Amino acid sequence: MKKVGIIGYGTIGEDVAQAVHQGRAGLVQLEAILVRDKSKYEDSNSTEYLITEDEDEFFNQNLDIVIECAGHGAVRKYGERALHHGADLILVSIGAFADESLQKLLRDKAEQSGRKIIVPSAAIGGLDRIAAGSVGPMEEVTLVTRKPPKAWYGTLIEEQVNLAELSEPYCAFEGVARDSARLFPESVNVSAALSLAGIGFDKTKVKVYVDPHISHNIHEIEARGKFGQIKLQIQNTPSARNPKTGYIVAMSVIKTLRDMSSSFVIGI
Ligand SMILES: NC(=O)C1=CN([C@@H]2O[C@H](COP(=O)(O)OP(=O)(O)OC[C@H]3O[C@@H](n4cnc5c(N)ncnc54)[C@H](OP(=O)(O)O)[C@@H]3O)[C@@H](O)[C@H]2O)C=CC1
Ligand SMILES: O=C([O-])CC(=O)C(=O)O
Repeated sequence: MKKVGIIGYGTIGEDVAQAVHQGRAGLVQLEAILVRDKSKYEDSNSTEYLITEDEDEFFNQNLDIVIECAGHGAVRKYGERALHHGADLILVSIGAFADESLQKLLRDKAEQSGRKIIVPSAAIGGLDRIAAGSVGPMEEVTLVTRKPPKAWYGTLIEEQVNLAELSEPYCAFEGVARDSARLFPESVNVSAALSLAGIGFDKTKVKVYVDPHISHNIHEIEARGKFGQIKLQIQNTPSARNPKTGYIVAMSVIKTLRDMSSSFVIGI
């Protein structure tokens, strides 16, 4: 059994922790969850695994896999340490890799320590095809992300527009993924995953909309290259706990964990 540690016990972290604890994530065992404020989780059934605010205690558990479900700051703060302690590192807040120096630091560290950084598809799809297509020349990759107004509270869009009174779709961003990943650290990590699979942060074109007419988080991907073309629309059901995040994100991490301990892997 591989020992798993989770950083962040929010929307994604809790769903992943439950699946691991209940044996729904393959041959892995939940050892520890690193949180910022342990008092929030005093009611949790934590007798079989550790919930700690103490990063030394967390990293001393001999973890085989560390899953980051906590945001860009946590990738910066703990990514190197997870790899240093000999764990493979699953990142959901992959938008942090728009910072090239952080990306290089962690990729070099993974190389030196013989561990892997693994980026699940998370909220997006088609990364298998985009990554395969980018082996040959890839001409263009675009992403259009649309979410309902409730998904944009707490982001910079709240300062641009009155979300409560919006009656038509509003284009809040048009540019490249390097900027969308940085400007929307909790909401457009998908643009980073797409960039890393395809033609990079500075060539991947992104538009971001607030759309009062939709109830799902919608991502539309188009790519063209020697491989052919892809046009893909993804509609994620927003989680009840955090409308920025779809349920599929935790499901994708669970699928990744299953792959890591299975002799049969499909869809990578
Ligand atoms: N790749 C993708 O497609 C997607 C990526 N994401 C990424 O995943 C992140 C988490 O999403 P989600 O679970 O919905 O967010 P939530 O806000 O529901 O949960 C985040 C949790 O992380 C905790 N946290 C934050 N910083 C730290 C830290 N330094 N150490 C320990 N815990 C920490 C928070 O704790 P506290 O309660 O103390 O604030 C909170 O409990 C997002 O910020 C986003 O970057 C999300 C969706 C899709
Ligand atoms: O990419 C993200 O950070 C979140 C997202 O779009 C989603 O859950 O649909």
